[in-house]
Amino acid sequence: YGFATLAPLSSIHRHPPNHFCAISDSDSSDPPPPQPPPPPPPPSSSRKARLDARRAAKAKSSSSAQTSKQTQAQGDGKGSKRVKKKVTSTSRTANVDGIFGVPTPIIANVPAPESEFPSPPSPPPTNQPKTPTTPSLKNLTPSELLAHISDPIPSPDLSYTIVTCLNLLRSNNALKEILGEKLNFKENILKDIRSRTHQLMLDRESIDPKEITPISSLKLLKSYIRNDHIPSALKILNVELSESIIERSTALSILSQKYYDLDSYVSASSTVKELEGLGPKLRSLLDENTEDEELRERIVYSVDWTALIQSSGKCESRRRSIFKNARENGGDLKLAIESNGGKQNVVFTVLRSLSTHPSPNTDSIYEALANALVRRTTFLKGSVSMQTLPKPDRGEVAFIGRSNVGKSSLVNMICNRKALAYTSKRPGKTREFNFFAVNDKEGVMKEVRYGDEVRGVRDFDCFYLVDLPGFGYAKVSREQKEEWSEFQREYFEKRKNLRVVFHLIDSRHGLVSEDLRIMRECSTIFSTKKDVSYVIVLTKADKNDKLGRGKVSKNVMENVRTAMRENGVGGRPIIATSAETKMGRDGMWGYLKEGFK
Ligand SMILES: Nc1nc2c(ncn2[C@@H]2O[C@H](COP(=O)(O)OP(=O)(O)OP(=O)(O)O)[C@@H](O)[C@H]2O)c(=O)[nH]1
Ligand SMILES: [Mg+2]
Repeated sequence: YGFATLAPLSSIHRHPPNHFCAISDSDSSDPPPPQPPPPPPPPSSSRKARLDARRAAKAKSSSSAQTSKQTQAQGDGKGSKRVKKKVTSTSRTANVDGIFGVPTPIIANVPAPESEFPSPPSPPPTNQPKTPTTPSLKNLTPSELLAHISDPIPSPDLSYTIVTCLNLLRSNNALKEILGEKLNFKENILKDIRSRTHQLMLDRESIDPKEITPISSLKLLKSYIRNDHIPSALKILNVELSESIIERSTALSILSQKYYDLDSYVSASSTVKELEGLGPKLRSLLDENTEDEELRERIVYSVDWTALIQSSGKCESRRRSIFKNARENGGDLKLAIESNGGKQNVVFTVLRSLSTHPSPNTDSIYEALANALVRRTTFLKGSVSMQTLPKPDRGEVAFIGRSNVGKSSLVNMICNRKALAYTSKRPGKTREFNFFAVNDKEGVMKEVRYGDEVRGVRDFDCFYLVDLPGFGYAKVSREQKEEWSEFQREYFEKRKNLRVVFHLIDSRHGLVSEDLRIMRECSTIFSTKKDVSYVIVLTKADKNDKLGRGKVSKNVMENVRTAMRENGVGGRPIIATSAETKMGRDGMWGYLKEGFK
């Protein structure tokens, strides 16, 4: 997929969602937690009063966004200060009321069917008399209410009607509360809705599947999942959505999210793996339909990756706290690990799937990934010889390349940090093998000091990122260059825990002679070290914008591919990246995860 990365979906970056996205967006996240209706605005028509009311409502909605903390950077033991940064992430609210269980109270007018299209913006206030609107549910008698849900919109395959009924059932508490007093609300109305829903579900089974569109199947499936009616959702997935890859991808992603929310690791992992299998098919569909803009958007936005990554990330943190409890309270850690999905970070399953899919590559996906995968990053030490390397007690990922090619910037990009590794316009900034510890255990950072050996700090998904000094920098003495070059060769040959080597090449210029030397060296050394992935990374792709966003020129590509073939690394992957636009981050993470082995 390195090549696929070379042709990013630049034209669809941050597109406003079309109506398909609207379905996906609105439904893949659960409804917001119940809020009491906002107090009516004061009877003032002044502009200030309206503004204040609007501001208050906005502040209220933004306060529900959960803030998660990014980890801190640490000093390098020489007194230097590193930047602290907070990263915020929004979180979904798990909603686990069953269809026939205790529902979450929602709002009074839930029974109105969910619109397929985003609602138009409300018109500016005018002094004209208001046109009469549909009576709110409050004003309906129970029998009118039942009639209202019988078939409120034309829905020949009954999907939308069932969705409406399910929504009603979810909100039964609210209905009881709101309608009860005013309308002499009777318990049996809910019983009627329940039995009507059952009947509709049975009736729907006898409808010819050809009459049912994938979109309405998906709509109903989402509703079933939201209402914890997983067997019915699976039936739709397997019977009605077996052929349509786009809707099946959406369905699988929503189902996986649900499984992660419920901590069903095994089921989540199998649905996400199936999703991974659909990725190449979606890519081919995309390639075959380059002109059809609407279809392209449907494909690219078929999965809400941010939500899926966040669900898997939360599931991973819950797993971790189980392990932590077992470890600290003398429980059976091995058993806890085995019965809770194993050692592998569950977010990686999602990452693998993401790497095969044509995704919109937005900042929110990247931020969710970095938040879920990088809990902490610490600058550990700078080494100048084999003797001063940290203990090889975890996997290691190295960044090599010409001076100023962007190594330190990429280290920062994949950790979602601005100044973890120091960067500079002037070549020759990095002068040592700088080790960054990713995901060391909490609290350990305070203890780690320059050169310290801290025992027992490893976590299952910890690893080292190593930012190497760049080669080809003219101002370094010949002796120093030879020393680095010798150290680098020895490091590649002898470092037991080395798992990935990213060889960075400037995408504007292609290879320089030093690159060829390193490539040959890597080819010789890594041909016998099968557990090391050697990956070519074409950096600064944003600087080729005149070719098209994120593109690399044919000449450079040809030059790189020929050199790779001639130097025995022809089959190795190529990823185009930009630390500026964050392009290629999922591709890089696809290999970074090797560092965890
Ligand atoms: N436009 C753009 N600039 C970049 C990108 N990556 C790095 N740079 C800039 O290139 C310069 C060098 O980046 P560094 O990350 O310090 O390069 P390095 O390979 O670590 O350099 P040495 O430490 O000297 O070997 C800095 O000014 C960065 O801001 C990129 O993807 N796009
Ligand atoms: Mg550097």
